[in-house]
Amino acid sequence: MESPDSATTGSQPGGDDRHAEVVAADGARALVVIPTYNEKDNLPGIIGRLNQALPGIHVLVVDDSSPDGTGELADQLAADDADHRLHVLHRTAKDGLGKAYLAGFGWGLARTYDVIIEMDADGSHAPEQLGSLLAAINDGADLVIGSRYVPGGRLVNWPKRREWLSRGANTYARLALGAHIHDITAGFRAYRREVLETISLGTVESAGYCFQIDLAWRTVQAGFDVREVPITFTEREVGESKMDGGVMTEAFMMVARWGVASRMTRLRRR
Ligand SMILES: Nc1nc2c(ncn2[C@@H]2O[C@H](COP(=O)(O)OP(=O)(O)O[C@H]3O[C@H](CO)[C@@H](O)[C@H](O)[C@@H]3O)[C@@H](O)[C@H]2O)c(=O)[nH]1
Repeated sequence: MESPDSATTGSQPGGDDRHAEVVAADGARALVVIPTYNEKDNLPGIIGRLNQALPGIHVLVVDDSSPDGTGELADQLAADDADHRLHVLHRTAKDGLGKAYLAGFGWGLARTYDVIIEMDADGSHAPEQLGSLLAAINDGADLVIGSRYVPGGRLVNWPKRREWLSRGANTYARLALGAHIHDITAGFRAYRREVLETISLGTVESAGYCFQIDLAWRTVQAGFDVREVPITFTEREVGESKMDGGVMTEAFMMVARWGVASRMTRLRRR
């Protein structure tokens, strides 16, 4: 089965049945996109937990030719999946988190999924908490962000240095853009299909983690309903983060650019 049952009537985002259930309780009609680079030791666990938590959900692993064999392992897991709900997209080289997600979104939008989800492979995002993101989608939200920085959100074992970097990046983005999102860099989120069809993915330039800010900002500017639900973010136990200096520089420069552009637009409108 390449895509979910298209006979099921999902809600039409923006339409009259806006509050009708989009995603079934078992996750059917939703696609989780998981970008991977050297996540061989994490992948089977995260797929198993997803299947346990949401037995109807589809998953797309987007692997950038990981040298540790993650891509081949994903192929094996997909071949073993009797329900054909696990899919794999191979890219030829490591090209950043943002580019991997764009490829995954393109794959999902070419099929009939109503909701497309972002999730890390390393266990930082708990599949068991995905239900609360999907509940907010069913409640009418267009983009739901699993947030570490709203009441109820938690960080477990994240190094203090990473926490302050992340909090600093969020404060900087909030001040520069004026977007009222507490965790705009978060990578655990659920998009209604209509959002991704609307926000001009073809013009996205951000390649690294700044991609998260970019897409949330585009979604806010397009007037969609963006909500945050608290999550517990747990530091990976296996493997390494791919965060580096280039990722931070890209985010700093791009957010400054978007902030100036948005202020200019507001001034011109006055
Ligand atoms: N295909 C592909 N996947 C990648 C690449 N870079 C990272 N990934 C994958 O993207 C996920 C997140 O990467 P990590 O390196 O584990 O992220 P982190 O440092 O823990 O960062 C977390 O915090 C960021 C800042 O808040 C978040 O933006 C990010 O999503 C994540 O939650 C992992 O599944 C990792 O394998 C890449 O170039 N290509």
